[in-house]
Formats: sequence, C-alpha cells, structure tokens
Amino acid sequence: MKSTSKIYTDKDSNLDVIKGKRIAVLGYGSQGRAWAQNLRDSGLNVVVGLEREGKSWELAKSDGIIPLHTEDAVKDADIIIFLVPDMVQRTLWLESVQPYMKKGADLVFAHGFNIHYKLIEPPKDSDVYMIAPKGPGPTVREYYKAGGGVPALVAIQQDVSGTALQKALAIAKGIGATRAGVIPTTFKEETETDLFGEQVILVGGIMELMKAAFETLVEEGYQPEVAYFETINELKMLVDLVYEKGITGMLKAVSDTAKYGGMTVGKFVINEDVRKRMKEALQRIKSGKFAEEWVEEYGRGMPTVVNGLSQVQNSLEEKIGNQLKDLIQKGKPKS
Ligand SMILES: NC(=O)c1ccc[n+]([C@@H]2O[C@H](COP(=O)([O-])OP(=O)(O)OC[C@H]3O[C@@H](n4cnc5c(N)ncnc54)[C@H](O)[C@@H]3O)[C@@H](O)[C@H]2O)c1
Ligand SMILES: CC(C)(O)[C@@H](O)C(=O)O
Ligand SMILES: [Mg+2]
Ligand SMILES: [Mg+2]
Repeated sequence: MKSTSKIYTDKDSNLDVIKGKRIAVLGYGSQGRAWAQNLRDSGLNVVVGLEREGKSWELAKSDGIIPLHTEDAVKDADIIIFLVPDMVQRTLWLESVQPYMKKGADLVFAHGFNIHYKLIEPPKDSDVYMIAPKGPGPTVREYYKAGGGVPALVAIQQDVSGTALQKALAIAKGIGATRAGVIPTTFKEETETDLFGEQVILVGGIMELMKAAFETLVEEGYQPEVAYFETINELKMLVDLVYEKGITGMLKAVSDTAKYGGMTVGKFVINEDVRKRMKEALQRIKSGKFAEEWVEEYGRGMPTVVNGLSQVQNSLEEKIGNQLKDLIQKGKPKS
C-alpha cells in the first residue's frame, strides 16, 4: 500500500495564478455546466465553447453564459478544458481545437482516458493536466453553491511552464474542490481507478446488485413496492450514513441482527468469485481492452448503452420507483 503524500486544500491554492487568463470550457453537460458556472462565480474569466447552437447552447445562455463556437472559444484561450464526452474529445481536438488554439495553451481534462490511451497526442509545448472531480457534475455545482466542494484528484502530464500544478490547483479551487481536498495522482492511476470504480461498484455493481435483489424478492411473490423500499430506496439512507459517519457509523445505526446477517451473508453473496471477476475487470482496463471495446461500441452508435437505457427505463423497479416518487419526495427533509 502506497499512501498519498499530500492532500491539497484551499490554503495550498491561489486563484491569482490564473486570474485574468482566458479559460475555455468545451462542452456544457454534466461537468461543463458545473465547472463553467463555478469558475465564473469564483471570479475567473470563462467562455464556453460548443459545436452547435442546440440544447447546451440555450442552457448556457439561460445560465447567463454567452456560448461561442469552439474555434472562437479556443483561439484566444490560455486554458482549454475538455468537458465533452470522452468519445468526442479526439475528434473535437483534431477538428476544432488543434487548428485554432494559441501555441502553448494549456490542455486540461477531468478524466485521463484520452491522454492515457493516447487518443489525443498533445503538442510538446503545452502544459497538460487534469482535475478529476470524484462525483457527478450536478453535485459539483450543488456543493459549490452551498459553500462546499466535491473532492478531486489532480495530475500533471506535461509541465512546460513549471507552474502546471499551481494552475491545476487554482482550477480545483475555482470549482470548489480544494474546499474538500485534492489528492495528487497520475493520468494512469486516475483513468484505471475511475473506470474500475464506475464499472464494478458506483454504476455497474450497484445497479446490478439492486436489480438482482429486487427481482429475487418479486420472483418469490413479495409485493414490488415492499421490494423497492427494501432493495433500492433505503440504500440512500445507509450510504448517507457511511458518507457522514463511515462504515462503522452505519453499522452502529443498524440492529445487531442486521450486523450479524450483513457480516455473514454479505461475504456469502459477494464471494471470492466476485473478487476474481473484479480483478478480471481491472485487467481489461489496464490492458487497454476495455478502451478498445468502448471506442468500437461508440463507433457503432452505442447500441449497448441505448438499449440498456431503454431496458432500465422500462423495468418494473423503475416503474414502481416512479409510482412511489411523490410519496418518497414528500418524506424527504425540507431544508
Ligand atoms: N459526468 C460526470 O459526472 C463526470 C465526473 C468526472 C469526470 N467526468 C469527465 O468529464 C468529461 C465530460 O463528461 P460529462 O459526463 O460531463 O459529459 P456530457 O456527456 O455531460 O457532455 C455533454 C456535453 O458535451 C457536448 N457534446 C456532446 N456530444 C457532442 C458532440 N458529438 N460533439 C461536440 N460536443 C458534444 C455538449 O455540450 C453536451 O452538453 C469526461 O472526460 C468525463 O469522463 C465526468
Ligand atoms: C460520476 C462518475 C461515475 O464518478 C464519473 O467517473 C463518470 O464517468 O461519470
Ligand atoms: Mg468516469
Ligand atoms: Mg468517477
């Protein structure tokens, strides 16, 4: 185990390093919308670059940000931040950024995919760095507005100026991440761990675990509403306890019966086989096989993602969740 040498916070970062520099945020989706608004509200000079005058364009305008076409956004930019989908970044780079950008402008990422798997080969005279928030875009905005921040990782790939880390930390401060903490990493470590996390637990693992538990109960004749509360809705409350008080805090809040059942049956369900498959999943990421497969899937119009989304939308658990939504929302704390 190699522990982190440093966790950067507000006192380690200074916005002055990038004050007045022109920052072009490319994309106005999950992260783009959050970063552009947080950086602007932190007093920085932000423009948003978009390819088309569509939904994102209108959304930016309604948030009080004047969007520009990508070429216009990057041509005077000192710092160019890629916040379009990972699979779009290479084409955007080749067609709309590289031909128009200022020589030596910084290239910044929120995830290492395109650099680590060499889909983008940056020019040697640019600083290349990453600030990777460890949470979804809307939460990056929500926490910032409430005076907090989502923690992030920071990594430097090329440091031509000698100030890449200071600039990366200033951006991290601008989006609110240093209010929590920012951990130094590499593009390799961020890319591999981020993909692993979203595949085996945060997105893939948790989704399949909820579905399998819900369907097991329903198949055995239990009411789907009861199954929904038990296997999906209550998860938030237990995860909130982990978030606030750690795993020990969560265990202290549940009954001894739940502790005993959880400690014994948890290991029976999530057994050595599951761990072996987690290692296999990690191996596919490390070897580049997952990246290759994802690029190919994207090239075919993402059929797996499109069909998967429609299956989830039409699933019994989602229908039950929608039916119970009003009731669940009514019970939520008001503040
Ligand atoms: N979503 C997250 O919460 C999250 C968290 C951490 C890191 N990241 C990273 O941040 C980056 C952005 O991800 P995201 O999920 O915010 O993206 P997203 O899918 O929300 O981006 C959508 C936006 O990108 C632009 N866009 C979409 N398709 C385009 C196309 N074909 N051509 C040009 N522009 C297009 C549009 O402005 C659109 O609003 C990625 O590198 C991702 O890995 C995302
Ligand atoms: C929010 C996540 C899952 O952590 C991010 O990594 C993503 O790719 O959206
Ligand atoms: Mg990710
Ligand atoms: Mg992530």
